[in-house]
Amino acid sequence: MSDFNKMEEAQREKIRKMFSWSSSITEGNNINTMPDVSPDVVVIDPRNGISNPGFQPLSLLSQQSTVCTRRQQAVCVRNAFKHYGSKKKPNHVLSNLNMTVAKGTIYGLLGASGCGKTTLLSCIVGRRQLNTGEIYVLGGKPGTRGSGVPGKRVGYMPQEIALYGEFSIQETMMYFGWIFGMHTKEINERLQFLLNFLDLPSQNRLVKNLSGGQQRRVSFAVALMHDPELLILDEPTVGVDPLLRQSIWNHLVQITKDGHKTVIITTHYIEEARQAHTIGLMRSGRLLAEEAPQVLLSIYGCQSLEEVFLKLSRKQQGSEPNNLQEVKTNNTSLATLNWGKKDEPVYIIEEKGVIGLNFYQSKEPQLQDHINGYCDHLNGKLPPVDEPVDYESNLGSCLQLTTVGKTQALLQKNFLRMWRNVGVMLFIFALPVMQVILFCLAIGRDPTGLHLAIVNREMNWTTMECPVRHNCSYVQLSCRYLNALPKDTIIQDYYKDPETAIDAVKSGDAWGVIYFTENFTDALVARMVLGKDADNETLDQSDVRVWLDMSNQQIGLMLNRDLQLSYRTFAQELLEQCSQNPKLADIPIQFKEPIYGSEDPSFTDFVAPGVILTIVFFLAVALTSSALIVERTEGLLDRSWVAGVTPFEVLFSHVITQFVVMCGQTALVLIFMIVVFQVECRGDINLVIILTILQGLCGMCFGFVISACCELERNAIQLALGSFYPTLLLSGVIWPVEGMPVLLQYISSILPLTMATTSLRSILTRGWTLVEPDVYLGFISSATWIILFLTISMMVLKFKKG
Ligand SMILES: Nc1ncnc2c1ncn2[C@@H]1O[C@H](COP(=O)(O)OP(=O)(O)OP(=O)(O)O)[C@@H](O)[C@H]1O
Repeated sequence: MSDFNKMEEAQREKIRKMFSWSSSITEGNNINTMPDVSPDVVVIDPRNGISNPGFQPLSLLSQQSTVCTRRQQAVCVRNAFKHYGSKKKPNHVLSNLNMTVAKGTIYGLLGASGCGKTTLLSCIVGRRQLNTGEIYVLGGKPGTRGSGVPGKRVGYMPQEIALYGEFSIQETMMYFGWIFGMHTKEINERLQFLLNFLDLPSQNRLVKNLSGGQQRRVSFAVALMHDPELLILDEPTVGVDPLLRQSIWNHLVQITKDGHKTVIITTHYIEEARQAHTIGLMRSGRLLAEEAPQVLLSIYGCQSLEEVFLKLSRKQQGSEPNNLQEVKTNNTSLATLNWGKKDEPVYIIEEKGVIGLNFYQSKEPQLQDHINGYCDHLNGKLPPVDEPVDYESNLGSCLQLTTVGKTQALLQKNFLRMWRNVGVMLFIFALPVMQVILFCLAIGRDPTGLHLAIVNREMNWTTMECPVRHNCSYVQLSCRYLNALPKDTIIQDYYKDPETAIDAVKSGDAWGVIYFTENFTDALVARMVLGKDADNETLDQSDVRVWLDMSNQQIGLMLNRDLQLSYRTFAQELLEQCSQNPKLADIPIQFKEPIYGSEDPSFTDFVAPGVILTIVFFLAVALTSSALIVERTEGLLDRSWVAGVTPFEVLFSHVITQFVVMCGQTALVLIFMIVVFQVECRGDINLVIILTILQGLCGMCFGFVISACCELERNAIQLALGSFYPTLLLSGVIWPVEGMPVLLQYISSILPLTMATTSLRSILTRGWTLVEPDVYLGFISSATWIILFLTISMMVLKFKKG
């Protein structure tokens, strides 16, 4: 045995003598009488580690560890394992950790950075779940129905500020106060106390304008706000001056005095933890020791807790086995005594896995000062673990989806956020208007100013004369035809020969060439007179020869259409002047008045329904896709979960807020499309409004899915942008679905925008009503997608919350 171990063993022996009443427990004796406290034996009061000859420990009763006794503690963690990362490459953070926090005590959780303190605390408050092991908090398992955890039984101050910078101190307090179900008056009173106590600046100051230390104090104030039973503070004294730090500790000591409040606190200032009733020294995911500070100092003969920690760490390093799970030493922590309450049974709990202090007993005795303890009262029957019998919850609140306070808090938060970003809000409303204006001005109009190279051999090239006659004259008809071409669309450039004209097209100076032979007029007249007897040469000479640049389909097709329509106009006019039937100029297909739409349909009419829905859908996606991420990165979402807000409530509040914004956007889009730019609307405008709003909701819910799935804002933006083009291309917005391969048509039909676009198009251009399948399918598809997206985002949020 090394000198160090010998010294340590001697120390332990000494302590064992000090706690002679305790050592009798280790032998497994039932002790029904108080142990004698001889005057020459120093008795240390484990509440404060101070020598206290008058201290009377309670009667002891040996008892096996039970769920019942664990639930008696404020917090009880047993055999906790937690890893991050995949199962193949796990990062073990908690390894067989046991922890017991007695009610009415301050528990200082100490350990080096990265040893797993925050992880442990987040499991305790129900933010994360253990991979294996058990946690009882205030008698229930965190996250189970009626446990009150997460919820108002716990006050949690996370390591990061986790507050919304745009809120004032008062608004921050109101937000959390309402969530905890407090009345406004009550919140204001508490706020005044906390402002004074924590030496905070004016309640109207915005959190983002406070110093780091002040922000931490506001964060601390939030945890204290509702005076919770269990206060969990992750490094509350960082960035706080020594005076205030001491007053925080004084306050913690004060609130735990009557035994009704419990505090778990982590700190990097190890020495300040001397004021705690119990200290848990944590290293590499487990507790090296869990004792009253003075007891630790005595056992290890150290002057400071830091020294104790170093000793224990060295010892752990020396005995570190490869497999952490194999080390299971048994000991009992005196710190688990419930010193605060004299009327209640007190337990010493069997501690497996607390290493370093292994000289205590292996059984779990119960110190009991009255017979009808909690467990006896239940006649040995334990209430179901997941549904504690006690606590504020009742069936009513379990069935309740939300509370007025939470709804008020969440809605106020969302609207305030918007209000505080007026610039962004204006942009949010200006954007759809801008998009509609740009769409109506830029899409669907006929191109103008297109150059055509004309080679007219009938024309006098020297004088450049090409007279147009408006009577029944068969002279230079080519000039008459050229005159019939639309002036705004086509600009006529004259060339001497076809070769130079074609070169102009090749060099991009013209969109096509029109060529007339020198006897075009005679051949054309002969063609009309001879009819079926016209020879090939006559037919050939009478043709208007055209070479087009078809590289641009839209311009090529439009020129093609204009050249043919202009010929029709020219021929009809000539026949009319010559007292002939102008119908002779028509091809023998008669287009009657269209059943739906106009004789001259525009591309705008085809695209407009899809564009309306796309604008509303993707604006909603943009609005919501980062909403949850921003809250999550700020830490506000995590803090709200711990305060008892549910994914449903968060989503519900965002749906309401975004819905209001979206209604405004929808109104603007429809007003500009239909009223200002006169996009045809033959159907019921109410159906148009409802369908557009449904699509907005659908986009919003899709945004929630993105927001719930993505950790980073940039990933959300990438996903939202990435989904834009496939949806636009596949939804029949810019090209008919019928033009797609069959498989793609099936895929297209299930996308959120496809049926809705068809439906809106049918309402706008055909004036159809809900009885038509094309119309009602759009509504059904939109509603189905909304439900689906909402369900997915709720599930993802719940999963992530766990
Ligand atoms: N979400 C996470 N995903 C993956 N690993 C994580 C995650 N959170 C924490 N860890 C890792 O778990 C380990 C313990 O982290 P934890 O934050 O619990 O330590 P800590 O003791 O609170 O540290 P500190 O005192 O610096 O706050 C660290 O190695 C950390 O990198």
